Amino acid sequence: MDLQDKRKPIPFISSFSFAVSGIMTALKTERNMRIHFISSVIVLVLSFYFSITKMEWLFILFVIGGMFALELINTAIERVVDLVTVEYHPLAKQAKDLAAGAVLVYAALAVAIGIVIFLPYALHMF
Ligand SMILES: Nc1ncnc2c1ncn2[C@@H]1O[C@H](COP(=O)(O)OP(=O)(O)OP(=O)(O)O)[C@@H](O)[C@H]1O
Repeated sequence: MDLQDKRKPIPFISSFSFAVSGIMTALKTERNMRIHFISSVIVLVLSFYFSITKMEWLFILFVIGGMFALELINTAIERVVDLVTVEYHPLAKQAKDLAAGAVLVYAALAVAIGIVIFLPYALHMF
């Protein structure tokens, strides 16, 4: 693709398929994405099982979507860093560790929200 081609607007359906292809690539190549996927299925099953409220659904969907989006960005940063250098570089380390830190912060938030929502339902069973 030359510079002239890059100036042409990409049809909506093509950019959509590029985005879906990115998600599929991450699911195939990233172990963490598969862990998020399995965790999300478990959380969705629990949400239906406990018949959580509309407000709780909003939090759950927001957390699941956010987790996937953040992991995709983390993966993109890892790819760009690997593209720039395969050699050890302190900035490459910082870039990857910072992106991983962002995922960790959001994952901790997701766990906290999961506990706040599901613990009362679980305790109610006993
Ligand atoms: N080029 C590099 N220079 C310096 N440190 C690096 C470099 N590449 C990776 N690292 C270090 O190794 C760690 C693991 O990098 P790697 O590319 O294997 O990511 P990863 O463990 O596969 O991440 P994830 O599990 O999220 O996919 C990074 O967080 C970083 O600390």
